Parts: sequence; C-alpha cells; structure tokens
Amino acid sequence: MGCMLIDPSQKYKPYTPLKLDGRTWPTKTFTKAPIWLSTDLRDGNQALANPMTADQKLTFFRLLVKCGFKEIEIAYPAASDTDFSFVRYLIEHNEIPDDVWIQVLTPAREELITRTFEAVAGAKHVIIHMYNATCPMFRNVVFKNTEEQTIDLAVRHTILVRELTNQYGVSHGTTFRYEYSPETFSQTEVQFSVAICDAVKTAWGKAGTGNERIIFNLPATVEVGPPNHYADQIEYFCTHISERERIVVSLHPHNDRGTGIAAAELAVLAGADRIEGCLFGNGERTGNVDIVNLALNLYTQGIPPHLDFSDIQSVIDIVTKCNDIPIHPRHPYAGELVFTAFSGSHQDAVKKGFEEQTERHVRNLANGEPQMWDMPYLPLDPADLGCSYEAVIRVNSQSGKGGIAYLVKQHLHLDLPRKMQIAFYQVIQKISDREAREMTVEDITTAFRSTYYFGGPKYEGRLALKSFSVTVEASPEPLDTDEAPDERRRFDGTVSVDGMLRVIRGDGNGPISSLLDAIRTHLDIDLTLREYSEHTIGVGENAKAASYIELVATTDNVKETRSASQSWWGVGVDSDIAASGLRAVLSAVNSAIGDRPLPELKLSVGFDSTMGQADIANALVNSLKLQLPRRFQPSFFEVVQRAARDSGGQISYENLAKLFQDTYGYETETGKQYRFELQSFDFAKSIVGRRQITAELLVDGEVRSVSGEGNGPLSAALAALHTQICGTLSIKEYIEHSVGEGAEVKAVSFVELVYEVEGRTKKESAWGVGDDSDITASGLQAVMKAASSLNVVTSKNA
Ligand SMILES: CC(=O)SCCNC(=O)CCNC(=O)[C@H](O)C(C)(C)COP(=O)(O)OP(=O)(O)OC[C@H]1O[C@@H](n2cnc3c(N)ncnc32)[C@H](O)[C@@H]1OP(=O)(O)O
Ligand SMILES: CC(C)C(=O)C(=O)O
Repeated sequence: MGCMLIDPSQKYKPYTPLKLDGRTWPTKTFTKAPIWLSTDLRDGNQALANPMTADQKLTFFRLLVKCGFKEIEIAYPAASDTDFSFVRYLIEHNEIPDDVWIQVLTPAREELITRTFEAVAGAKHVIIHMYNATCPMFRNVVFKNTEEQTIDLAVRHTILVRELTNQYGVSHGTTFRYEYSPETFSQTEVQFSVAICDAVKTAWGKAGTGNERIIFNLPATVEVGPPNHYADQIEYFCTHISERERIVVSLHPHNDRGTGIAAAELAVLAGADRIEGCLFGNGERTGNVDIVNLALNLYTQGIPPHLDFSDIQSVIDIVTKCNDIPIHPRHPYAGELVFTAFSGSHQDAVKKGFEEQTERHVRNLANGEPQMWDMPYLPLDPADLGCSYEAVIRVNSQSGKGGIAYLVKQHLHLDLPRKMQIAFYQVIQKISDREAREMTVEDITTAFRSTYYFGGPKYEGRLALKSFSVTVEASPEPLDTDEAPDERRRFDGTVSVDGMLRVIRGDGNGPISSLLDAIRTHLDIDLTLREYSEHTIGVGENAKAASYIELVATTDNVKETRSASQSWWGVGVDSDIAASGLRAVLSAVNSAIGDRPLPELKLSVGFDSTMGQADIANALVNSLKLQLPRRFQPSFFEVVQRAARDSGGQISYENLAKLFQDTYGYETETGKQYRFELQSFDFAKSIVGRRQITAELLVDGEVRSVSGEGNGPLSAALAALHTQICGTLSIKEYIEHSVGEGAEVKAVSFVELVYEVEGRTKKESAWGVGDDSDITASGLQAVMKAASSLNVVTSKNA
C-alpha cells in the first residue's frame, strides 16, 4: 500500500513556466503534414522487455517502408551486435529504398561514433543522430559537467561526426545528414538548449538548405509539463536559434503525462517541422508519441498525412506481434472499440447520420460535389482504414431502439417503422437484461426472426400463407358520379394452420382487410389493421417488397381500436407486394394468438362433421380403392375444402369420389384435353442400360415428335418434354400401387412434379394421377397430367 501525500508540493515541484510574450502558436492551424521519423526500431525497440529479433526488425522495417515513411531510425548500432548486424543486413541486402533515409543513434562518445559509422558504411542516405543530455540534473548528477563542458562534449563529438561523414562520403559515396538532440530538452533551460545547438551548428559547419539542413531534435525525453509549455519551448527555440532556415526543428515527445499527442500538435503549431515517434505509441515508459494517431488526426482534418494506414489491421497485427504488446481496445483509431457505439443515443445518432449521409452523397454525386464525411460520433470513416461497419453498433443493456434498428437494417435489410423499432427494442431489452451480456448481431437477428415468425420454415408460426389469390369485384351498382367505382377484393387462399392446410376466404376493400376477414370468419381471430407501411429491398428484377403491419383487437368503437395499448407487429417480405402485406398480417396474427386454441375445421363428409385429411384419404380407399400417398393428401384435402366451402362445408361420399376423379382425370371421361398428352411412345434400351423414349406428344393440341433419354422411363419422358418447354421439370415424388385383381389388375401412379423457370422466383409443384394396365403407361400419364397442371412455358411461346 502506498502513501499519497496530503500536500504533494512537499515532494514534487511544478514545471517552471516560460515567459514567452507574444506567442503565436495558439491561433495557428494545421496546413500540412510534418516530416515523420519512425523510431520504432530504436526508441521503441530499446524499451521492450525482449527487444525485437533480426527477423522481427526486418518485418517491421518493411512495414514502415510500405506505410510511406521516408526517414526511419533503424538502430543504435553501437549498442549490440544484433543492432549492428541488422543495419549491415539492410544495406547489404538492398532493403533500403533510394528515397528512404536511415537514421542511426549514437551517444557523444568517440568509440561508439566510430562503430556507428562502420555500421552504415555503404548506405546511400544516412542521418547520423548524436545526443547528450543537457538539463541541470544530468549536468550535475549524471555527467558532473558544467554548462561549458556539456557544450564542449557536444561540439567535440560533432566535429568527429563531421570528419567521419566527410571520410565515408568519399569512400562510400554516402550522403549524410546530421541530427543533434539536446537530450532532456524539456527539462533544460531553453536558453541553454539554443546555445548548445548554435554551438553544434557552428561545429558542424555544413548546415545548408533543403536536404543540407541540420536537424535539431528537441525531445520531451520526460514529459514534465503540459503541452502548452512544450509548445512555448519550441516557439522560443524556433525564434531564437540562428539561421532558422538552415534547420529542421524536430520533436520527440514522450507521453509521461498522457499528453504526447497534444504536445506534438501544439509544438508543430509553434514552428516544428518534423516529428519522431512510434506506431501506436510504443517506447520508453508511457511510450513515444503515436505517429498513427498524429497522422490520422491530420487526415480527419482533410490534410494528407503522407502515410498510408488503409489496411490498419495488418499494421496492428505486425506491430503487436513484433512488440509483443497488445493495442488497448480504446486506442485512438486502432482499438477494437473505437468505432463502436453501445449507448442508445449514440447509436440513434449514428443510424440517422448514416441515413442522412447516404441521401446527401447521392445529391453530391449528382451535383459533382465532394461527398464529405459528416457523421455524429464518428470522426473518421472506418472504411478508410479497411474496417467494416460491422462493429460500429453493438448492443447491450445501454442500447436503444435506433441501434437495434440499424443492425436489423444492415443484416436483414428491413427498415422498421419507428413504432415497430420501439416494440422490438423492448424484446431485446428484456433479453439483454435477463442475460446481462452484450447482444450479438446473431442474437438480434434470431430474436427478430422468432418474434415476428420471419425468415423461412424454421421460424414459421402457427399460421403460414401457402397460396392465395386476390380477385377484384367491381361494385354491382355503378356510381353516378365521376368517382372510381367502389371495388371489393376477395382473398381466396390456403393457409397452414397448426400444420394443417386450410382453405379460407374473405372479403374486404383490399387484400389485407380481406385476409383479416377470412381469418375472422374461419379461425375466429378478430383483429383490425392500425398501421401499415412498406418499402422495397434491392433494385431491378430481384427487388422485393417489405411490409410492416400493426394489428389491434377489433372493438366496436373505432376510437378505442385506434388507441388500444396492446398491439402486435408483423413483417412480411415477398417479391409480390400483396403477398408481402399478407405475410406481414399473418406474422402479426401469430404473435396475437400466442398458443390459444383455434377453432377446428368443420368439414362434413358423409355423416362425419370434423374430417381431417387422413379421413378423406380413408374415404377414398373405400370408394376408389386408392391409397393416396402421404404427401399427396394435403393437396387433395385443399381441393376438398374448396369444394365443400361453397356448399356450407359439406360434401357427400359420392361427391368426394367424383371430385377426386374430376380433379385428376381418374377413371372418368371428362373430355378434357391436357396441355401435354402422350399419343404413342416406344422405349429402347441403350448399351449402357439407359432408357430412350421416342414419342408422339401433344403440346397444347399440336402433335410433336419427341425423344429423350434417362435412367428410367419417367426421366426419359421428362427429357423428351424438356425439348418442348422452357425451364426444368423434376420429379419430387413417385408412388404407384395396383388396383384390382387377376386380369383386371391395373397400376395407379401418383407423381409430384416441380417446375422452375428463369424469371420466376418461386418454384411451382403439382400432382398428377395416372392409371393403366401397363405400369409404364400409368406413370407417364401421371407425369403428363402433373405437367399440364403447372404453368409451364412451352418453347413456342417462350
Ligand atoms: C533517452 C534515450 O533514449 S537515449 C538512448 C538510450 N538508449 C540506450 O541506452 C540503448 C543502447 N545503450 C547501450 O547499449 C549502452 O548504454 C551502450 C553500449 C551505448 C554504452 O554502454 P556502457 O558503456 O556500458 O555505458 P552505460 O550503458 O552504463 O552508459 C552510461 C555511460 O554513458 C554516458 N553517457 C550517457 N549518455 C551519453 C551521451 N549521450 N554521450 C556521452 N556519454 C553518455 C554516461 O555518462 C555514463 O558514463 P560513465 O560510465 O562514464 O558514468
Ligand atoms: C536520444 C533522444 C532523442 C531520446 O530518445 C529521448 O530524449 O527520448
């Protein structure tokens, strides 16, 4: 346990502010990027518990080059063989691009300077960086030097550096620049810093303009004061050093007070030209200033940083691997959470911001204007750094409807109406409160699907729309006025109710009200529409309609209905707009009915008043000796319901058999001509055992000679049919059994065909029944009848 002082002034002294009259930096703004120097491979590396291996340094160096650094401090070559050899490796393996300056650090010590030059021999462009500490504490404690001796140390070794640059320039053709750091600048009297740098410049004697400028690097070796103080120090230095035009003023901020970024930025305003730092702020203690952060700060001000972080994740991956230090989740620009909003009001603003921006960008594009990024809470478009919008909104108990609606829109393409957003938000709130954890996108989309019975058979509710037609019936009495006649709609459809197909019918002034009427009449569910909205999803041929419905319990009083506090929302998506609305109705109805029992189907066949599809099938066993296949039964049951509905739900046994015979052309002479009929056929077997059919086929009354090949007779017949039609027919089910005995025996075949054709989103299916003493003929008949019941497009009218 520590002991924080009640009066810390007894232990810590404050920084001494600089008296700088007329400072100019506070009113300046950024106009261009500074020169960047990465010192990841030196200052960053020297601060690691396990300094980088040669391989890691090489990987890192290549990354820095790729990001666009033109000045890279690659080592402290005199420090170790690893550092020395690394410098040699880069030079000898031509790893250094011609436009990149490598920089190497050395203390002001003769043998170490000499060793440093040996390391860089043969490189094209080298910055020799020499330092000695200059502040009172170092003068008095570490070096035990006076001010004059401190200047003398810097000057003497600068002269050595000058001699060696001359020598290596001649012997190896290297172009050298010189950087001098009065180390501990931030703690040094600024007048002394100016004095020592002036003396170093004179000793160097080669400061010119452009690439010949001497670099004075002014480190906040330890950040001891607030950023405005550092900016004052830099402005003082820039305005008091002689021959400013021959100098590159460089910053080297550390982050001890957590204001490294601010210090660097203010110091640039104060006149600095260059910044030394590390990616993501690695470096001694609290780190060097973070160059990614600085560069992207400029970028978000519309200033090109001349560094490329378009694939920031791969930069993060390499840096964290080489440094073995993770990036904090809240690290500016790079942390896992920095583009993420959890809280409701933030999410709401982001959602609205994206919507507004999409519309604005469309207008900008049309007007030839730039598409500016202007987004609440997001200073940068994550996409610019190669990040997706995936993480922008994440949901927990702090989130609101806006964020949840955003995710539903992103992932299910559904733009929920405001009131439905509120309703679904309550669903999610309940789950996240109960589970006390973040809700993933999957949690949310799954909750949405199951709440609204949306998204295919897995989520289907007790009621599901199977097929329907809506017909228009004009008002019998035409109006005298110019008004359009009052049209009525009739919904006629098949709905699966608790797994059983039920035929229902209802009337209203639109498809939705007629479906509501149908479920009221047949299922005793009395609901009224309160709100409806729709939008399209996608464009062109693949566009779909999404409909949203709010239902309330019907009351006698319209006002009460409107203000009812309980309501149920539903959603439906379909390529057909009417179908999407109807699906939305059933989605809401499913929520409304919960698990309350629904009235059973009243269908009386013969004497029995509640016949199900199995009973109907049994009745046919008795009357026609037919065993209807299981999958066939619902389809015929639907036919029976339809027929019975028009006669008060009743049908006699005799009529039931007749209905079957008429519907499937079984054992009856209806005189009906089918679209596809086989007049004659012949089979041959190929050498490989496949069946080949040649046949005379009637197609819409026209005789065509066809042939086809398949594994068996039915597939051969389908192949022959395919020569006459567009799209594909395939057999989903084929079942046959015999009827009769002895010489009277015959085969009865049941075939279910599925039809798919380009341009129609839905597959169609239908059953056909055939009978013949010849089993093959019976199967072929069933195929032709099933094909005739489908809306098959023939080649002629394709
Ligand atoms: C703020 C910074 O980041 S500065 C860079 C710091 N980086 C490093 O130190 C990493 C590499 N350093 C090293 O590997 C070693 O320190 C070496 C090889 C350079 C020198 O090692 P050694 O000779 O063992 O010396 P040591 O590490 O103890 O350094 C301290 C000595 O250097 C002197 N010294 C420190 N800085 C400087 C300098 N810029 N110029 C001259 N002498 C210096 C100290 O006064 C001390 O001298 P003393 O031994 O006479 O008291
Ligand atoms: C050598 C100098 C520039 C340094 O690293 C520091 O002061 O932090």
